[in-house]
Amino acid sequence: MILVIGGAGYIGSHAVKLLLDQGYQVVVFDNLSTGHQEAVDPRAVFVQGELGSRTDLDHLFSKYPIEGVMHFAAHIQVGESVTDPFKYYENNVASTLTLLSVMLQHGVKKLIFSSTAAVYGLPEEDVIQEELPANPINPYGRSKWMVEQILQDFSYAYGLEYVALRYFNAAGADQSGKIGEDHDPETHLIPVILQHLLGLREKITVFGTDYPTPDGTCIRDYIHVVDLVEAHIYAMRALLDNRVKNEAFNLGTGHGYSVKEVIDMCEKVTGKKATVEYGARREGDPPKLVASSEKMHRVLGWKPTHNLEDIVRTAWNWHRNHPNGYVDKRHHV
Ligand SMILES: O=c1ccn([C@@H]2O[C@H](COP(=O)(O)OP(=O)(O)O[C@H]3O[C@H](CO)[C@H](O)[C@H](O)[C@H]3O)[C@@H](O)[C@H]2O)c(=O)[nH]1
Repeated sequence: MILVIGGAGYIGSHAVKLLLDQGYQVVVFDNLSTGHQEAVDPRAVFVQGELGSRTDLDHLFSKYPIEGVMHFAAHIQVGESVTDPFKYYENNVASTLTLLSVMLQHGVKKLIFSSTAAVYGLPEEDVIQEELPANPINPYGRSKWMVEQILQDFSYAYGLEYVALRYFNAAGADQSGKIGEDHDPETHLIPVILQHLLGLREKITVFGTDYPTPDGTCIRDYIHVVDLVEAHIYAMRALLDNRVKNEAFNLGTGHGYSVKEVIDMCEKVTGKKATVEYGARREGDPPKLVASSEKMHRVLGWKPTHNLEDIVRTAWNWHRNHPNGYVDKRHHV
């Protein structure tokens, strides 16, 4: 059985569905602080509890025959991490320590950890490889890098076997249209554009037009959430078969798109015209973040199969049917 921590969240809920589709048994553990119970596939066992609670975790690991853990639960807002770092270190680092301790106590040693491109800070490289030294520039990125270092130390000292997956920009939705992105507040580019095109926001603001990129706006590597969670399953299978351990991999596509190009794609897919305001830079945004996913391909055989158009198409399918996210049960078409 696979334990998915944070399985009611955006990426976790997609992982749960794919694991179940591929025949794994799944138990989801989530405190529903930002996740949604409706996002959890009914075929999974759902346990509500706190990651920082040794009692909750002890109960979970005693009750279910857990072979491997996927850990998606984290706070993810860079700006908030700067103003409230305690929240980030407490949840992303301290609670993860409790998890590791309880896992080891129960003899569970296989972990897939959700890390981030934010561990690289402000890289100048055109395409980022895993060997690039980590240099996070905010508490969010530091919290993820701290955990990666803890994992290295725990693998050496206690035999923990982990894979850390450094996500670039996860986007899109499952093609069923039943699960998708629903953050409060929503700050991510693609959902923000689509909410505007649905009439839920007056306009969109492009953060910065004077970056050293061809059109002056930031370039990111958008990876379809289904490709992303598929990579987790490749990694978990390899961990369980003892083909890999104690490695970090980038998860991206190797292709970058500027903010303007993403807006163009959203207009093309939806057939609607956006009202765009060109604003100031957002603090801490690197001009360009594009992953080399060559290592993930070479070591585990994974390759993304969806492009930006697929990402926007599936995200649009989700948003127009759930304009207010999971709270909206009206199902517009
Ligand atoms: O309204 C908006 C929203 C975003 N952007 C731009 O669009 C790009 C993508 O922004 P997102 O907020 O969607 O994504 P980020 O690259 O900033 O964030 C990603 O990396 C972060 C760490 O660096 C966190 O991990 C975060 O959850 C993850 O989506 C950036 O250049 C941003 O400046 C805009 O111009 N306008």
